[in-house]
Amino acid sequence: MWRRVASVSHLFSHSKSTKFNQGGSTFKIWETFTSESEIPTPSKGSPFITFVLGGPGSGKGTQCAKIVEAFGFTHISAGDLLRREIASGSAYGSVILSTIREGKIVPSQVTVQLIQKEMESSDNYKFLIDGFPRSEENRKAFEQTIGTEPDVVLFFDCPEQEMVKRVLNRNQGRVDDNIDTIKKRLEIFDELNWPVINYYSQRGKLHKINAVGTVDEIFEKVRPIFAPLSK
Ligand SMILES: Nc1ncnc2c1ncn2[C@@H]1O[C@H](COP(=O)(O)OP(=O)(O)OP(=O)(O)O)[C@@H](O)[C@H]1O
Ligand SMILES: O=c1ccn([C@@H]2O[C@H](COP(=O)(O)O)[C@@H](O)[C@H]2O)c(=O)[nH]1
Ligand SMILES: [Mg+2]
Repeated sequence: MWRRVASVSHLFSHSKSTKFNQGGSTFKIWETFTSESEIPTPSKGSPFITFVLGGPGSGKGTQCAKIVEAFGFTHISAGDLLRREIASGSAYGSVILSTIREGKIVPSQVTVQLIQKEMESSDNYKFLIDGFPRSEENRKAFEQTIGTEPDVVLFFDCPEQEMVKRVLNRNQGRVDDNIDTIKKRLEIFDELNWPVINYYSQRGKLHKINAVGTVDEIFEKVRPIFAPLSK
């Protein structure tokens, strides 16, 4: 198991906060403006973990592919791991499939175990964990099992209308890419993901990225966050 060697909470000093209301509660999101000097140097002895958050269709997977190419991260999509589990005919397969169809969240124990296995079987130490944690329960289960917090949290902020349009046009044969499941996924995202986003914002780890624009335009907002990391 890896051990944390350095805190990165000092890395996000150039930031401004925005207040907004969600589900009757007031949240404060930190918008960070990182420069090269603010990025930690990852150590091969300890994992450098980035959580990639955002609603369905906000472009997490698309941007992860660009980050992998530019900065040599290993991309771990929690959704892909669950879909792989279904395809493998595992004992959990049918319950995972019905959970995904309903747009709900698979028990943390299952997802964290899959992520842990993937991390431990990798030679890399730089990880993008995409689409996880989706709830406070997910977050706590990860931190307890893996024994560490993420170094960086990206949040792709995208209007609902745009997310729905993208998902309906995705055309990858996903069982959850239909209007009924998308509505449920958006509801679950609103209810359970905002507390996670708020938590990491308060920890000074959140980078909120406006996810409207072309893929390349959005990546140009992501690039400076990782620029000091070598590939
Ligand atoms: N900036 C963009 N502009 C237009 N379309 C985009 C953009 N980024 C991604 N897309 C397209 O939108 C769809 C959803 O993108 P992607 O799969 O990356 O989202 P996601 O956040 O991973 O979604 P999910 O949570 O459902 O897995 C894909 O078809 C992708 O090609
Ligand atoms: O941590 C996770 C990640 C995903 N799920 C379930 O999978 C689908 C699809 O996830 P994507 O990130 O969009 O690929 C999601 O709606 C959940 O049902 C999960 O339960 N836990
Ligand atoms: Mg995805």
